[in-house]
Amino acid sequence: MTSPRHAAFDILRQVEDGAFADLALDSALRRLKLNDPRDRALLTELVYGVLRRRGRLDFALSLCCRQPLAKLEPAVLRLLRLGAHQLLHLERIPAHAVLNETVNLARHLGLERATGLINGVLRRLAREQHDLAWPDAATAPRAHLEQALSLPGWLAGYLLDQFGREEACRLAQALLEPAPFTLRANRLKTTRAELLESLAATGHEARATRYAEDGLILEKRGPAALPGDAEGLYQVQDQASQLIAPLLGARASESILDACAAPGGKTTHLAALADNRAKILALDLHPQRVDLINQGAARLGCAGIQARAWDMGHTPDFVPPGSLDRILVDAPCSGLGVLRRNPEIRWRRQHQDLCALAALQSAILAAAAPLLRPGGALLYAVCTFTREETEEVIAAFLEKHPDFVREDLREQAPASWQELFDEHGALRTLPHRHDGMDAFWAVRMRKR
Ligand SMILES: C[S@@+](CC[C@H](N)C(=O)[O-])C[C@H]1O[C@@H](n2cnc3c(N)ncnc32)[C@H](O)[C@@H]1O
Repeated sequence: MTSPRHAAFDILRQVEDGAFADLALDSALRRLKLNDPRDRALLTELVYGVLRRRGRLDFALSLCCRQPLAKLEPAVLRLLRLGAHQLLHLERIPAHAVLNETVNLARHLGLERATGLINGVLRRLAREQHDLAWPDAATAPRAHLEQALSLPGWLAGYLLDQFGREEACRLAQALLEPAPFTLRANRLKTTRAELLESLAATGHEARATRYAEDGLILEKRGPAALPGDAEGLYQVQDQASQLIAPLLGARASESILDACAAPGGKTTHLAALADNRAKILALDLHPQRVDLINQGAARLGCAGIQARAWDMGHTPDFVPPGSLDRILVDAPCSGLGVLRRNPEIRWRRQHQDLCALAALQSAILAAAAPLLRPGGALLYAVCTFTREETEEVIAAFLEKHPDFVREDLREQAPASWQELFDEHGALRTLPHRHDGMDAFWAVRMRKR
C-alpha cells in the first residue's frame, strides 16, 4: 500500500511535469486505499503545503545544504522539501519520525546513494530550525516576501510595487494559508438558515459569511458527509465569487450572457437569483467544461440555462446583436487571487503572461460588447489583482467603446458591502481584509 508521503512525492513529480495539483490529488485520493482520514489529510497537507511554501522551504534547505539546491537531483530535492515542510510547519510530527520516513522513502525509491545527504541536511535543519536567519520584513522586504513568504521573485517585486510593504506582506501571508471551505446555499431549494441547521445536526460547524447573502463557511468538518450534496442544496463557491452574480443586477425574465461560464458557479447563481425565470446563455471555450455547467444546473435544479461551447474571441453569430439585457464576462486570468486553491500557479505563472492574458480579456470584452442592448449592463470580473488585467483592460475597452460608461458599483450594493469597493467603485476583495475571501476584482459598465 502506498504511504501518504510516497503518494505526495509522486503527485509533486506530476505537478513538476505540468499536472494540476488539485486534479492529481483528487485522482490519487480516489485510486489509493487510504482508509484512515488522517492519512488522507496528511497527503493533502504535504502536497499543498510543499507547493505553497516552496520558496520558504528552499531558503531553509539552502542554509543547511553544502551544495546549491539547483545541483541536486530533482527527486532528492523533492524529498528534502517534503521533509523540510514537515519539520518546519507540521509540529505534531516529531523530527526523528520525519528523518526516518524520508530516508526510508528514499531507499524505497532506489535513492540509496542520497540517503546520507538527505539525513545530514534534515538533521541539521531539525537542529537549527529555530535559529534560521529569515530576512527581515522591515529592512529586506523583497527577500522577506520571497524567502519567508514564499513568492517567486517577480511576484514579490510586483506586490511591493502595487501594495507597499506592509499590505504586500499581509496579502502574501494570507495567500500561504489554506482557503476557507465556503458553500452557497441554493435558494432554489433551501435557505442559508436551514442549511446551517442541517450542517449542525450532522456534526459540522459552520457560520454565515459576512458579506455574501447565501454563503456559509465550514469551520470544522465532522466525520459524516455533508448533507444535501446529491439533492443540490448547496454549491461549493468562494465568498468573493458569490458577490459577482448579484453585482450584475439582473432581474427575472431578462436575457443574460455568461461569456466564460464553466464550471458554472456563477451561471447557476444567476439562475437562482432570478428564481429560474431568466434566460441564460452560458458559453465556454472547452466542450468538456460545458458539460460541468449542465451537470451543476441539473443538480441544483436550475432552469433557463442554455450551455454551449464557443470561443469568445469571436462574437457569437447565433445571438442577434443588441439583444441581451446583461452580460457577465468572468474572464480567464492569471488567477493570482486564488493561489491558495491552485498552489502550483505560484511557480508556473510568469510576469510576461499578464500581457497575453490582458489581450485575451480585451478580445473577449470586444466580442461580447455588440450583443448588449442599449441601456444593458456588462460586468467584467477576474480572480486576480494585477493592474494589467483590471484597470488597464477596462481603460482600453472604454477608449475603444465610447458607447459604454463605467458605473460605480457602490451605488447599488448593500451598506455592509461598501468596504469591498475601491475609490472608483470597483469591487476589490482581498483575503487578509475581507473575511478570508479570495482576491477578486469587478467593474460594471452600461451601454448608452
Ligand atoms: C474564471 S473561469 C470562469 C468561472 C465561471 N464563471 C464560474 O463561476 O464557475 C474562466 C473560464 O473561461 C474559459 N475560457 C477561456 N478562454 C475562453 C474563450 N476564448 N472563450 C470562452 N471561454 C473561455 C475557461 O475555460 C474558464 O472556464
